[in-house]
Amino acid sequence: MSSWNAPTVTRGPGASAAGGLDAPAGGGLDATVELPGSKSITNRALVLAALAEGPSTVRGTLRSRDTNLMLAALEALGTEIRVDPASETTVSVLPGPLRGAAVDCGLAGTVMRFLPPAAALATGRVLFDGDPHARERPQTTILDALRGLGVAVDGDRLPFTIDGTGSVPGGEVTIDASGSSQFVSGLLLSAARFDAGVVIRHDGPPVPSTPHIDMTVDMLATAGVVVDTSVPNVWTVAPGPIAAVDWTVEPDLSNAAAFLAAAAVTGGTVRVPYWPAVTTQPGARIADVLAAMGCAVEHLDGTLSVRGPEVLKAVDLDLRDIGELTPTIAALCALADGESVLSGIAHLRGHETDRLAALTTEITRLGGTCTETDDGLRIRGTAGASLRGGTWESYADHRMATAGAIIGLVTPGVIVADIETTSKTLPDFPGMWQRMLGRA
Ligand SMILES: O=C(O)C1=C[C@@H](OP(=O)(O)O)[C@@H](O)[C@H](O)C1
Ligand SMILES: C=C(OP(=O)(O)O)C(=O)O
Repeated sequence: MSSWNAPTVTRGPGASAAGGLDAPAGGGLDATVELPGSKSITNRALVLAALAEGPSTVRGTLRSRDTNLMLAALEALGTEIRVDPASETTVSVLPGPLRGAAVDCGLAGTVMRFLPPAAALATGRVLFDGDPHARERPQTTILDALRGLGVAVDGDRLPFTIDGTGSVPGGEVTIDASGSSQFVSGLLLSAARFDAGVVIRHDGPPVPSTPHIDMTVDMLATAGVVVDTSVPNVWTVAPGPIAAVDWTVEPDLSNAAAFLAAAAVTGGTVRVPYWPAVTTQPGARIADVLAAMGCAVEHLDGTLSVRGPEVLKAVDLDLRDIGELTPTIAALCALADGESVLSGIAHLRGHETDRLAALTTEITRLGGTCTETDDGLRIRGTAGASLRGGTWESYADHRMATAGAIIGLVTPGVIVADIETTSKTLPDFPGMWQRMLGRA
C-alpha cells in the first residue's frame, strides 16, 4: 500500500481557455483525457456473453481489478475467454456449460451481485468470497431472492455457496432493492435462462441508481431479451435465449468525472473525447452537476469540455440516481462557495466503504466542514481557498482515492493513502493524472 503525494496545479485558465473553451493562453490546466471502458457496461457484456447462445466479442473492455475478476470468475465457471493478442481490450467470450468453481469477488459489487444468479445455472457447487470489506456489503437480498426462485443457497453474505443443478425454476419474487440497484440488475441479467423467467417486484424505500437498471434493460434488449417495465417497480422477463452480440463498450463516464472535476477546481479546461450522445451511464450527469456549480460545459463533436469558474457554486442535489458520483461531487463541494446539501444517498453506507462516514472524516481531517445527515452530506465549502495538507485515507475505495486527488490539486501537502486502490476500475490512475497535468 503506497502513499501518493497528490500533485498541485496553478489555478487559472489553461493554454486554450482564456476567451472561451477554444481560445489561447493561460498557465493552468489544459488537457484532453481519454478514458478506458465503462466498468458497468463491461461486466454486463461479459455476463450476457457467457450466458448467450454463441460466441460474443467485447471491444473496449475495461481491464481493471473489477473486470479482471469477472473474467476470471466466468473462466472458472466454464466459459472460454480469448483475449486478442493485439489488444487486451478485445475479448472473445465462448459460452460453455457452467460448472462448480470458486469465485473471488474482490470488492466488486457487479461480481458479487451479477454472478450468483448465473452460478445458479451451473452444475455443481459455486463458492463465493471476496475482500474483508466485501463480506460486509449488502448481499442477503439477492440470495433470498434466489432461494425464492428455487436455488439452493448456503449463507447470507460473503462467503456463501450456491449448489447449482444446471437449471433454475424461476418465477415471481418480491425484494427490497433499496440497498442496491445491483440486486435487480443481477437477477435480470440471468432471468431469461430461468425455466419460468422472472417477475421481480420491489417493495420498500426507493431503489437507488435506477439508470444502472436502465442500462441492464437496454443491454438485455440488445441481446434480444425484452424486459417488461410497464408497471413501476416491477420487472418481468420471459424465458428465452440470450443472443450473442458484438459489444462495444463506451468510455467510463463516472471515472471521467474525476478528471472533469480537476478542471472545475483549478479553473482550467479538461476535454473527454468519445463522450456518447446518448447513454444509460449515470456518469453522464456530471455535465449537469458541473454546469450547476458554475462550470462552462460544452458537448461538441463527441467531446465533452469543461472549464472551471473562478469559484464553484454550492449546490443542493438529490443524488439517488447517480450515487456513484458522490465522492467526486463532495470533493467539489468542499471547495465551493457556501453550503451544499447532497441527499438521497443513504445506500452509500453499503458501497466500497461507508462513503458518507469516510467523506465526512477525510474532509474534516483536512480542515473542511462536512457532516452526515440521515441520507447524505452537508458540506460547507472554502469558497475556493485551500484546505490544509495531510493524509487522505482511501478505505480501499477507488472513488475516495480520486476524491483526495481532486482536493489535492488545490491543497498543498495532501497525501492520498493506498492510491493503488484506484485500479478497481481505472488502471494507472496516477499515470493518467500526471499526464493530464503535463507531467508524465
Ligand atoms: O450496476 C452497476 O454497474 C452499478 C450500480 C450502482 O450500484 P448501487 O445501486 O449499489 O449504488 C453503482 O453505484 C455501481 O457503481 C455500479
Ligand atoms: C459503488 C461502486 O462499485 P460497485 O460496483 O463495487 O458497487 C462504485 O464503483 O462506485
